[in-house]
Amino acid sequence: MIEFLGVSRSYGAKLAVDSLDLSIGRGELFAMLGQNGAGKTTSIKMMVGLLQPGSGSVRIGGRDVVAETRLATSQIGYVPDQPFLYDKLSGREFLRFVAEMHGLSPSQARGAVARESTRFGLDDFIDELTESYSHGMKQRTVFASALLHDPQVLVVDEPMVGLDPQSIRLVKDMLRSQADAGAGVFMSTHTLAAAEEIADKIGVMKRGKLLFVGTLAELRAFSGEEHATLESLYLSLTADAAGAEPPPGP
Ligand SMILES: Nc1ncnc2c1ncn2[C@@H]1O[C@H](COP(=O)(O)OP(=O)(O)OP(=O)(O)O)[C@@H](O)[C@H]1O
Repeated sequence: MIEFLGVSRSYGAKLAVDSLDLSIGRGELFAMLGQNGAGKTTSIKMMVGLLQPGSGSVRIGGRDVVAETRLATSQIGYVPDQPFLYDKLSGREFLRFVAEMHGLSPSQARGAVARESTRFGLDDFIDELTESYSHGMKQRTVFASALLHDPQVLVVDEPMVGLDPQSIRLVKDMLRSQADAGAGVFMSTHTLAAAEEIADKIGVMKRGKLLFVGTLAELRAFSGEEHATLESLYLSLTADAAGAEPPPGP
């Protein structure tokens, strides 16, 4: 469903993603881990068509995101790390707007909004202006908006940040059920316990490079630590004396 083929991307002289090869299939929940600045969000932005690769290509359902942007990205539901809503719309108005942008008819849009509102527990506040929502209420509304068109691929950047335990449970169950229903799910996260609990496959990035990709069992075998937690495996894989960024040059 999602393929990165030799993808690199720089910002000026800074190489943010370096020769990324990665494939996520139908029904697979993939968690990308990595320190701050590792290149996770840059990879996501190339997947959803917000940034172009400097070299290589990203394909969604076999469609190239640059050459066939509309066909590729219409298959995606995207939840960015900073939820964005229009303050002066109610949750329902915002969701209807997004549904119609995806080409749903007014009656399909009404049905999809009702379905996702119930799923994400929005019914009590969906007719209030979104400017009055808490962070968690906004995040749940954005999740609902990403699923209105029943996407084949779900891309979520840091989905658990700032959510209460009930909402975290809801989001984890939703990500798992999307994958179980056949979607390809890409999640970037620092929440290692959530990745350990729900992901089928884990990737670890560092300074733009994918250091490892595979199941938790494969990561344990790779590291030679049969009973280790994901946290200890991750910390030893990404450890270096200098921390996340190399020291500045002379
Ligand atoms: N718009 C930009 N302009 C210049 N450099 C950028 C820009 N966006 C990201 N970078 C740099 O690219 C590298 C990768 O950043 P990216 O946001 O992809 O990392 P990340 O893994 O998502 O980090 P975090 O976990 O902190 O969200 C970092 O060194 C960052 O400073």
